[in-house]
Amino acid sequence: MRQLPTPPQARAAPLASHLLLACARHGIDRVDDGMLGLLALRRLMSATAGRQKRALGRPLRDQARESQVRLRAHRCAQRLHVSTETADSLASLLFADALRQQSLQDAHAAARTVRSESHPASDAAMDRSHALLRLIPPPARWRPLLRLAPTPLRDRLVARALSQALSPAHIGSALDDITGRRLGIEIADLGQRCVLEWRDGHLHVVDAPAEATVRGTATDLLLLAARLEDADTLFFQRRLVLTGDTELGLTVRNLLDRMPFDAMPLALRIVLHRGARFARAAREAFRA
Ligand SMILES: O=C(O)C(=O)C[C@]1(C(=O)O)C=C[C@@H](O)C=C1
Repeated sequence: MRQLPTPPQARAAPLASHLLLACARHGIDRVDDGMLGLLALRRLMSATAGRQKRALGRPLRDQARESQVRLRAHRCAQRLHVSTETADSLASLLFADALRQQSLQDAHAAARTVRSESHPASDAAMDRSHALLRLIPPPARWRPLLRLAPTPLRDRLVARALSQALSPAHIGSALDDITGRRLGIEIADLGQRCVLEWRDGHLHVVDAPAEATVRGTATDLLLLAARLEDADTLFFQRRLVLTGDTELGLTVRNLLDRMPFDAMPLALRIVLHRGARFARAAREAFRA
């Protein structure tokens, strides 16, 4: 069969289609990330529901509640023009996931009961906190939710926390040597980054390229800020990575090292310490 010549608009169409397909897929990926973030939140809540049902002596499966959830899902699906069968399948998937998670909790609780007969009470308490910590999703899973937070709000919060921690009243003129220099902080697992500049005796979050950047996970950066890990160990173990102007990075590290931790307000030190220890315990429990 002889091929007909391709009209010009048909030749232009594939490029537009390729672009639109790529854009649509990019959007789909973002939405999928968001849905998984929401699933992680739902699991936290269904874990609580599971524990309370156990405490009340109720069975894990609650068909009356499932019917209510399905009904709500149907109504919501109709409003959003999503097929009710799809909403129904999604509900079944969510119940199955919640029940699987709750049965696992049950199995752990049973194992603890057996062990507590031969172990001291402190072991049981440790097991319990370990199991709870395991339910906390690691920072990377919070990433899609954090992306929903507007950047100006995040920058304002970062700037306020840092100016509390590093106000001239507490640190004197220690950072004056790096006035006007820009240091980037990248929290790899949360997908967050910001550029800081020391100016007029305060730290500012600026919208400009960084001269040097320190990259690490949320937990490691928190451990560093709380002085529960030192920068040398973290750099040596490649848990912190410095890029760009290494000299600036090392100057900042030395300045922060020399700054006494108790120069920070007490409340902030307590929050940092507790937060860092909690994040480290959650990371260890999750890896175990
Ligand atoms: O509400 C509860 O009791 C839950 O455990 C949550 C949930 C759900 O995923 O929505 C899970 C299992 C039950 O059968 C009913 C509902």
